[in-house]
Amino acid sequence: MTLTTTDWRKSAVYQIYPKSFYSPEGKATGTLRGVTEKLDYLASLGIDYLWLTPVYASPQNDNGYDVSNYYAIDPSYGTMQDFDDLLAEATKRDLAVMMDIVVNHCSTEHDWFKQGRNPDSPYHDYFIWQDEPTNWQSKFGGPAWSFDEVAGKYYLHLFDQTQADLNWENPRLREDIYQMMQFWRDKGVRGFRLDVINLISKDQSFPNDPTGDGRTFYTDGPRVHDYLQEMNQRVFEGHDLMTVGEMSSTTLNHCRQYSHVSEEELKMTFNFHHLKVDYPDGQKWTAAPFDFLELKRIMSDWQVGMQGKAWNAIFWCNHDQPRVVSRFGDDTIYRVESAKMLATTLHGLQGTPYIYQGEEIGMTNPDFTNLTDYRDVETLNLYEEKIAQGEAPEQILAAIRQKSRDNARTPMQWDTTLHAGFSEATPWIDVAPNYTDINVKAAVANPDSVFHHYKKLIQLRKQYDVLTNGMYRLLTPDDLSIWAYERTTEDEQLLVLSNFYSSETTFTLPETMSDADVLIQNYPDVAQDGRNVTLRPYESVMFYRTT
Ligand SMILES: O=P(O)(O)OC[C@H]1O[C@H](O[C@H]2O[C@H](CO)[C@@H](O)[C@H](O)[C@H]2O)[C@H](O)[C@@H](O)[C@@H]1O
Repeated sequence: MTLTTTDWRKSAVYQIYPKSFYSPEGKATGTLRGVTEKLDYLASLGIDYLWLTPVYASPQNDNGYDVSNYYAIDPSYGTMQDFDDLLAEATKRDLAVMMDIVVNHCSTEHDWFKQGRNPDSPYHDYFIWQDEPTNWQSKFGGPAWSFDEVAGKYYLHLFDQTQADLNWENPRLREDIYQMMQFWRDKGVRGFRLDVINLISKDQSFPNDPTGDGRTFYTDGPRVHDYLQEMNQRVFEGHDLMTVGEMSSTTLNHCRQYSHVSEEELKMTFNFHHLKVDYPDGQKWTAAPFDFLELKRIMSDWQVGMQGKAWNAIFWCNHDQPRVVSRFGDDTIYRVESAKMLATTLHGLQGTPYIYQGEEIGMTNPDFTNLTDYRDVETLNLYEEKIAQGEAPEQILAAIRQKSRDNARTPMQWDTTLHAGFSEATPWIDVAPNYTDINVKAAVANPDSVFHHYKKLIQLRKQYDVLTNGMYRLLTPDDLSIWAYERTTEDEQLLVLSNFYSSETTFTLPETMSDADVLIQNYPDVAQDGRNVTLRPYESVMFYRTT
């Protein structure tokens, strides 16, 4: 039996980056068969949905976020039969599969673009052309417009120049996209993650941006809600589908509408504001510690701002972000404690938790030392751009080591064998050297591991209604090391206490919680004296009582 629509708010999603997951065939990149072979492991974690990052045919300039055929599986991942087998095997284990839908742009290798370069082709209007470029900047560096010799015009690409933005103003394009989504839905896919979907509607006057990189003219743009409502009616309505939009540089107000409880657009949204607390002055490519007070403030604002109105996708990690234990925890002596603390803090919040492959065993950044270790188009473009601007290579590398998307893309660490059990072949990107200590085999065998902590958190969400419905309140906005919050319903009360640092600190429990039960903790006991709790390095405790 698969989950019913009434259950989705209690579910957990696991994100798979197939290229780095597993290759039983001994290839340099992971495959769909690799995912199928690991389904029992995923089911044992207790998750409900598997989100696969793009596996469609693609030249792989942006690891599949540059789709050249939405109806075909990229041969590096296998065949459509492999995909169908994965769906069938997942369903047997009560796991639903979510596809990544990348329709802000497509590859310049897509037939639409190849034909659309000809101004007389009906596909010309599937893209965004200008005789003169604006000053908008690509999110991967350099100008957002490139000249096409055949068309004799500039086309827009908010990402790499091989990722041409699609023209959503064109109803024929929209119809083609909805049909493609219906194809996957009718195959048995149970959800969609929509890549940078809040960028699809551009200000049609295409103005220059006097103060920025152009994003104000295409982020949460003029017709984006109309398009999502149309998509909902054409693809989602009447079907049991999980839908989540990736919202780049968005606002709370827009997300309240995208994922409003009336479900006219999507079920939930990802936003990234909490993952920019280590971008000093908004600059991603500067190595810097994170701002803890900002982290609490931003996540709390989104908890309070969405509750009762809309729904958050909650997450620390994905394929674009550094590993959270290296980022907001301690990936050396307190790796296990801090990985569990971060998990408890996140899983106590309202929303749907997303777990990115390897997070559940506390995988860390690999700490690569050379530029040649990196593969990501954003990282490599950035390096060239900064060098051209005269920045010192060591300084750029320090930022890359902390921030590169490749931190999340090293192969999944399955066991202590060659290449961490990922494949017999040399992987497309190096394995993190700590795989002999940090791997699935060891984590599953140890009842105190990060893996078993995640498993318990996933179970608690299904068991305690307060985790789904409880109202959120931040108790320690100004505390420099503790994030304490409560969640309450009419008859339940939950208190989550987390120490984000390695120094001991104390917290005085509210009177009502002094004899509360402990649902989950990351030390063998709770150091409690009356209402005073001593929180050891990276300690986290979840208290619970009925009222
Ligand atoms: O940081 P934001 O402006 O809030 O944007 C969020 C993420 O957007 C982009 O990610 C997604 O689209 C890319 C192009 O398809 C793709 O390369 C990426 O893998 C997708 O997840 C951006 O690339 C990310 O860095 C941002 O975090």
